[in-house]
Amino acid sequence: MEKSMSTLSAREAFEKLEKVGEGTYGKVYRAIDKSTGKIVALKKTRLHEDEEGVPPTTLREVSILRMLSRDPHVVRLMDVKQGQNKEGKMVLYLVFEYMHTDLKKFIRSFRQTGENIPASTVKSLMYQLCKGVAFCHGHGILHR
Ligand SMILES: Nc1ncnc2c1ncn2[C@@H]1O[C@H](COP(=O)(O)OP(=O)(O)OP(=O)(O)O)[C@@H](O)[C@H]1O
Repeated sequence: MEKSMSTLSAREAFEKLEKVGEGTYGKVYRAIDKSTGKIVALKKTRLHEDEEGVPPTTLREVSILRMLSRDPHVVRLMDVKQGQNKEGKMVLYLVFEYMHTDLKKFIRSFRQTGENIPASTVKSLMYQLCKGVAFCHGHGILHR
């Protein structure tokens, strides 16, 4: 990530294509980065209404994500953008590399067809998973 907060707003920089999911912190969208034409995942993070500016917990999370993004087995946080919701309240967009699938969807696709996941694929996925988790643990971060 070149800058922690870029000058363009999320609306200027990205075109949202569709909602792809929702987590604890907010909605996730598939979007196009207008400057590069690349597909990214935009994670909209709600900020508490009573907070002025970005809360320290959010800043800490962004800084942890930036650090973890150095590992190739962790989804990369590319940028952070500021935006406004319909009520004019500030929201943060975390810009991640877009992942076409995840482990849950991948396992489910095999369950639906009744096929077994090949042992070599399980081995490779477990290796990548352990490497990512080991990187987090090596930096004092525990994934809950
Ligand atoms: N980088 C990404 N690329 C593509 N889809 C993503 C990406 N990140 C998240 N998603 C989609 O959005 C959904 C919600 O993701 P998110 O990380 O916000 O929540 P979560 O995985 O439930 O974790 P948490 O509980 O920590 O919020 C995921 O299940 C996935 O479908």
